[in-house]
Amino acid sequence: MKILLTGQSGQIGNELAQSLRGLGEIVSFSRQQMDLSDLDQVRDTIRATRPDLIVNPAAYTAVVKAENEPELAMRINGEAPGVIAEEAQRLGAPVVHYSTDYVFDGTQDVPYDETVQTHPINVYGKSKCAGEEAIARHCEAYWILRTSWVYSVSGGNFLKTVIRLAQEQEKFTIVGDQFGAPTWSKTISDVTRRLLVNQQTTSGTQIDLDHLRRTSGIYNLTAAGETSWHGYASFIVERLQALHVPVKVSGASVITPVPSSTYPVPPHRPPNSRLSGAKLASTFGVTMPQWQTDVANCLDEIIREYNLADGRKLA
Ligand SMILES: NC(=O)C1=CN([C@@H]2O[C@H](COP(=O)(O)OP(=O)(O)OC[C@H]3O[C@@H](n4cnc5c(N)ncnc54)[C@H](OP(=O)(O)O)[C@@H]3O)[C@@H](O)[C@H]2O)C=CC1
Ligand SMILES: Cc1cn([C@H]2C[C@H](O)[C@@H](COP(=O)(O)OP(=O)(O)O[C@H]3O[C@@H](C)C(=O)[C@@H](O)[C@H]3O)O2)c(=O)[nH]c1=O
Ligand SMILES: [Mg+2]
Repeated sequence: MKILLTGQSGQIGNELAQSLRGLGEIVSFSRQQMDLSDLDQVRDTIRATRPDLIVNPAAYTAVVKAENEPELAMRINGEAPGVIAEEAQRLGAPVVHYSTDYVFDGTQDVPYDETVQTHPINVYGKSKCAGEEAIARHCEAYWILRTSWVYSVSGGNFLKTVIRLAQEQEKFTIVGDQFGAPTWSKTISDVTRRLLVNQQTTSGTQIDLDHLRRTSGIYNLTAAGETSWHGYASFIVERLQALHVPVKVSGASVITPVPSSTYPVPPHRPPNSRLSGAKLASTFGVTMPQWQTDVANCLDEIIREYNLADGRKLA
């Protein structure tokens, strides 16, 4: 089983490289080796590699920057997945692709399930939406796994930004009117492995491609529960304080919730980013952990990894 993996330096790709170990020969391509903005290179690399399965967590994820580079974001997130899907189809290889809550406008009151029509409101969301459509159009066997608010020990993310703010400032404000579920890249990759081996536990070591073919489609894959960015930031600061990690903020109440309309940086983001986990549970029997459980566990790892309890600053 040859698995072509993209984006290994990213939050999800980095964890996938570990989670997928033992399931086959992992052929990992960095941006330098297979640049998703170079569609010919993508095609040639897949043809030369002839994988049995393609796992594609690589993407243009800089939401703010994307507003000024719409063509590049569209090529990487919208067009490259189409080329990947075309080549996968030629080889008979299924595709595992990752997508986002930002394919929606977030105006719906309840969590989004996989049947709701997409309606992105920013460049990143539009490009990811195009990628979803390209995958579904060009290959028969795929999982598009939609996740949200991803964080990890490595890589840049909101969790680590909040730790830095807590270490450097006595008080700060965080947007309080956007709701979703922070999701740990480690959980995303562990669940991906579980789905691939078609077992409720992670003990299997054989990928079941026919199972993937039978269950081809879009699945939401986010932590259980919901919060706002402000609720998420407050939880992080409370944990840091409870664990006696030195911080400048003196209490969670010093983080003030503010409306997104006051946040100075475009673009608009969806107010409701909540994705229903019902289809994932009913199809695969997978129940996702509560977001608080995973954030607490990841925070423990970050504190250890960066010696934050000793008063070190997060680099
Ligand atoms: N981060 C989040 O909050 C969320 C992410 N997602 C989706 O999950 C997936 C993984 O996200 P995440 O791990 O957080 O992303 P990261 O930003 O952490 O990693 C992105 C990866 O893509 C690679 N990459 C970027 N541009 C190119 C390119 N032109 N050619 C090849 N590789 C490239 C990066 O390589 P390099 O290191 O060289 O830049 C990096 O390995 C993406 O599809 C994203 O849209 C979904 C919901 C939320
Ligand atoms: C850093 C920061 C953010 N915010 C707000 C802005 C925004 O509404 C929210 C989150 O900020 P971020 O910059 O992390 O948001 P953003 O980069 O838009 O996060 C998104 O990334 C892409 C890749 C996804 O797919 C989404 O699921 C989501 O995780 O918090 C503050 O209020 N204060 C701050 O200091
Ligand atoms: Mg961001």
